[in-house]
Amino acid sequence: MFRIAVPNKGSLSEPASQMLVEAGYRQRRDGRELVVPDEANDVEFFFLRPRDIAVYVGSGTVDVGITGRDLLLDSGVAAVEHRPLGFARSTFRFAAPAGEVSSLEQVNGKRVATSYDVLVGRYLADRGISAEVVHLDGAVESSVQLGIADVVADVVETGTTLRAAGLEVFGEPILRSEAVLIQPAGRDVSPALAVLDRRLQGVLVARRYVLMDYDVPVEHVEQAVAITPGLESPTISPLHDGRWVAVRSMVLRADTNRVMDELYDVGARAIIVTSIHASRI
Ligand SMILES: Nc1ncnc2c1ncn2[C@@H]1O[C@H](COP(=O)(O)OP(=O)(O)OP(=O)(O)O)[C@@H](O)[C@H]1O
Ligand SMILES: O=P(O)(O)OC[C@H]1O[C@H](OP(=O)(O)OP(=O)(O)O)[C@H](O)[C@@H]1O
Ligand SMILES: [Mg+2]
Repeated sequence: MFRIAVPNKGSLSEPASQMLVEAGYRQRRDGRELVVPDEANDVEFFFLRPRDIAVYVGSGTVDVGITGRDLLLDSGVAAVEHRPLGFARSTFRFAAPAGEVSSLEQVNGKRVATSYDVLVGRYLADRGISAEVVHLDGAVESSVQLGIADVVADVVETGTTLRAAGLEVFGEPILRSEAVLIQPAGRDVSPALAVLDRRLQGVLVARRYVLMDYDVPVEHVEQAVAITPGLESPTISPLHDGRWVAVRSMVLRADTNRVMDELYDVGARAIIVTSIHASRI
């Protein structure tokens, strides 16, 4: 059976399982289940620590996994990103007490606390910066105040945790991360992975797009279609009143109201928006 590793804890866990449920898979009912067979779909889910998922996938004992790009890169194993999944977005950044450090060069000779030693060590080495990397398991932001580091390198989403610790980011982001689907390096895309991937893509599209239906006078259809070009090409159906046509098109969810206003302005009426429950593109 095709083996899929899913994060069992942390920021990635719930959205990953949610996405798999939307893609039609069985997920665990209680947080202590370690393995969930999904016979109907011929797959088996292994709930593992997000940091370990790259290790399992890299060794080839599980076929694919969901983890963070930052965790994949930090693992240094022979696994590769197959597809970004659009959740658990974060940046990975250096930070120091407000006003104390403003450029990467100033990290030279300092102590850098992080949970991502490989990632940070490589980043510094590639830029010719020599610093002592101090490994911590988490709550890295407290390390400066507690005197074991001068600088931190950590995951930043809203920046709330950094601010609470009196720290400020400096330098370019080391990395932009999000949840990713990974597979062993050098392995072909199996038919089973292709199915999983299409299903996950289907969820992403259903989340990103809505269906928009509207009626528009024939003489304005070209203007309207230019506003809603759709993914391939919108569907146009004749109406009983031959002076009008009905148009159906996919529109980015985030653009919904702007697009409706623009359509109204070119003469479209009866504009209706529907959520997409599932899709296969
Ligand atoms: N606040 C956050 N927003 C978005 N992504 C985050 C956030 N915190 C961690 N991540 C992402 O989650 C993954 C880290 O997994 P990890 O197991 O450390 O989860 P966690 O959310 O930090 O949970 P915990 O530290 O409680 O185990 C990384 O890919 C990281 O980028
Ligand atoms: O920018 P923010 O929105 O504040 O989010 C970033 C924080 O979230 C994560 O911490 P987590 O709660 O996982 O604790 P940890 O440091 O123990 O992993 C991450 O390690 C940062 O500390
Ligand atoms: Mg954490």
